[in-house]
Amino acid sequence: MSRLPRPQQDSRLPGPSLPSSAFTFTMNPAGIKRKFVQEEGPHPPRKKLASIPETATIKQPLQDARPGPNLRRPAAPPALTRPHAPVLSTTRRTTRATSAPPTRAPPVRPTTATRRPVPGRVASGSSTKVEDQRFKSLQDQMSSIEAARAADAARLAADMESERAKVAELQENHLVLSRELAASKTQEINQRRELGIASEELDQLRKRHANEIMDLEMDMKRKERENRELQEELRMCKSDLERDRETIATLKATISHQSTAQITFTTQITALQAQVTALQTALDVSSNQKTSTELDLELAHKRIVELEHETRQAETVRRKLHNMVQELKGNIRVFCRVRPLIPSDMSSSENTRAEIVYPDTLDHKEIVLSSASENAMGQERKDEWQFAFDRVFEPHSSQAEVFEDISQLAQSCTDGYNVCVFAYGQTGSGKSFTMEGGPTEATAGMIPRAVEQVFAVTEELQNKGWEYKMEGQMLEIYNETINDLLGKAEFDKKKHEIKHDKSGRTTVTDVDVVPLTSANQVRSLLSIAQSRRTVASTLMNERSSRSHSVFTLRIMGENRLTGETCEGSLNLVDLAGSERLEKSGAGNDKDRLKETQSINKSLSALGDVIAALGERGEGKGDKHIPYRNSKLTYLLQNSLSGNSKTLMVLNLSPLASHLNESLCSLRFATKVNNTTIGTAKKQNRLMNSSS
Ligand SMILES: Nc1ncnc2c1ncn2[C@@H]1O[C@H](COP(=O)(O)OP(=O)(O)OP(=O)(O)O)[C@@H](O)[C@H]1O
Repeated sequence: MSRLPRPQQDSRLPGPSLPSSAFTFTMNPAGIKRKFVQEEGPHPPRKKLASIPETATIKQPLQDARPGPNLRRPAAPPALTRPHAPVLSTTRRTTRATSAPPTRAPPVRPTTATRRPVPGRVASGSSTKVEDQRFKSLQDQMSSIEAARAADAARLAADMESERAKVAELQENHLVLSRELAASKTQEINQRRELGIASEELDQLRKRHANEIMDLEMDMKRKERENRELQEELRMCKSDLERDRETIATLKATISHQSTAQITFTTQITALQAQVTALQTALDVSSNQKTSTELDLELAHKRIVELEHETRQAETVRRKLHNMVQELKGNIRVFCRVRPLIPSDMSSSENTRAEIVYPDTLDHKEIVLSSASENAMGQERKDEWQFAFDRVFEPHSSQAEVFEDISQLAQSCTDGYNVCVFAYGQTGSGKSFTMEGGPTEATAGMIPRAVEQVFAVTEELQNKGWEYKMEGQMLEIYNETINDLLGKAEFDKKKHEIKHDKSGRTTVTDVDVVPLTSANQVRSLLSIAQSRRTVASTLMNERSSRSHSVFTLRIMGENRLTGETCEGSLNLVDLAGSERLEKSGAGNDKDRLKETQSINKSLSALGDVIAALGERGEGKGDKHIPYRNSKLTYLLQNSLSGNSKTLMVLNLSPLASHLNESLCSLRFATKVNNTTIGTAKKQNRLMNSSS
C-alpha cells in the first residue's frame, strides 16, 4: 500500500475518511493489478481481471459518497421575503449561509428595557410615560433594526446570490459526483461481478486444488506404495546383489584356481607336446618296426594255422588214446570211499570205529576190514577181509581228490561217450555227500563238479572249433515209480515212461528237460530237486535214502572246422540205501516193507545186469541182459551197456556196527569190479538229430 499513491481528496468535498474496505487499483502500462484489501486481513491473490482502460491511479470509496458534515445537501432556498422583525423573546441567531466570511453586524446591545423584566401595567401615569418612552425607544430600535434588517437583507440577498451560485456550482459538482458515483457503482457492480466470478473461480480453483490435493495424496500414497515396493525390490536386489557378489567372489576364486590350474595344464601340455614329439619320433620308428613285425606276424599266423591243424589232429589222437586208456582200465570201474566219523556217530557209545586199514599207501587200491570175536569154544577169533578196487579213498580224502579220477570220465562225455557214475552203499554211508556234496566250494559233490568240468572243457574246446549244447533232467525212482524232480507234478501220481531209440538215446516221457547254460544253474536245479524230494522217514533215514535219484546231463557237440559231431550223456546216480530188510526197521510197516523190497529188487537187478554184461564180455555173446527187471536198470540201459563207461563209487560207513552191511557192499562192489562189460563206443551223430 505504501507503494500506491495516496488518494487525493476532493478539496471541495471534505468528507469522512475512506472506508476501511476498498478496492485498490494499481494501474500500470501493461494492465491492472488488482488487490483486494479488507479490514479482516489479507485475501488470496485475485485473478487478473480484464484490463481496464488506462487512467490515472484512482482511489475511490465504494460506498455512497455522502457529503461531509459541512457538505449537506442544500435545501431548497427559501423564498426571499422581507425580513420580519425579530421576536424579542428569541435569541438572535447568526446564520451562516455561505462560506464567505460573514459580515458581522454590530452586536445589538440589549437595552435596559430588554434586559429588565417589564413590570405589570398596574402603574400609574408615570408608567404610561415610561411606556411611551419605552415604546419610542422600541420604535427607534425597530427603525434601527429595520434599517439593519434592510442592510442585512441586501447583504443577505447578495449572499444569497453568491450562495446560489455556489449551490449551482455545488449542484453541478454534485451531478458530476453523482455521475462519477454512478460510474463507480457500475464499476463496483462490475467489480462485484468480477469478484463473484473470481470467487467462483476461486471456489473452482479450491475444488480443483482440493481434487488436485486429493489426487496428489492418492498419487503420494501410490508413490509411497511404489516406494515401498521399490524398497522391497531394492532390498531383494541388494540381497541378490549380495549373493551375486558372493558368487562372483567364488567364481573369482574358482577362476583364480583354474587360472593356476590352466598355467599348470599349459606347462603340462607343453611337456606333453614335447613328449608327443618324442613319441611321434618313436612312433615313426615303431611304424617301421610294425611293418617288419606285420610281416613276421603274417608268417607266424601261417605257422599258427599249421599248428592248429596239427593240434586238432593231436586232439583226435588224444581222444583215441584217452579212450584206449579208459578201456585198459576197464569200462566198469569201482572206487571205494570210507566216510569219516561224524558228530552224530559219537552220540552213542555203541558206535565204535570198525577196524579198517589201507595197506596200499602208494596206489591206494586196497582196503582191509577186520573183526575180533569169540567162537563157541570161547577162543578169540580174528576175521579179516581184504578187498582191492580201482581206487580206495580214506576218510580224510577230500571231494576234490575223489573227483580227480572221475573228471576223466566227465571229459569222456564231451568226447561223445555215455558215462554213468553211481554211488552205492548203505544208508548214511555218504552217497549223497559224494554225489551232491555240501554247500561250500570245498564240499561240492561229484554232480556240480562234473558239470563244472564239462562246461570248462566245452569252453576250452571252442578254440578248437567245437560248439556244444547241453540239457539236463533229474529223476527219482521210488517204489519203482519215476518222479520228475524238476517238474511241477505231484509225486508218485504222474506216469513217466522210459524210451530208448535206435541211436542209443534214452528219454523219459513228460519230464522237464532244462537247457543248461552255466554250472551255477545246475546248482540251483539241484536245490530245487532237493526241496521237492518228499521226506518219509524210516527208522534209519528219510525218503531221499529210500529212493534212487538220477541226474542226466546230455551233451551235443559239433566241430565247425572238422565237421565232426558227437553226443554223450553223463548220468550221476545216487542209489537208495542198500541195507538189508531187517536193518531198515521196516518190520511190520507195510509201506516201509514195500520200500525196502523195491530197493533191494532194483539193486539186485543192477547186480544181475552187471553180471550178465560180464558174462557177455567173457564171450557169451547172446547172453540176455535183464535191463527191464527194474526201472533203474532200464533207465540206465544205455549207460550200463558195453557202449558206455561206468563208475561205481562204493560208500562205506566207518562204524563197527555197520561192519556186516559194509562187507555186503564190498562183496557186491568186488563182483562189479571183476566184471568186464565190453568196449565203450563213441556216439557219433549229427547235431540237432533228436531221434
Ligand atoms: N566224506 C565225508 N566227509 C564228511 N562228512 C560226510 C562224508 N560222507 C558223508 N558225510 C556225512 O555223513 C552223513 C550221511 O551222509 P549221506 O547223507 O551222504 O549218506 P547217504 O549214504 O547218502 O544216506 P542216504 O542213503 O540216507 O541218503 C551226512 O551228514 C554227511 O554229511
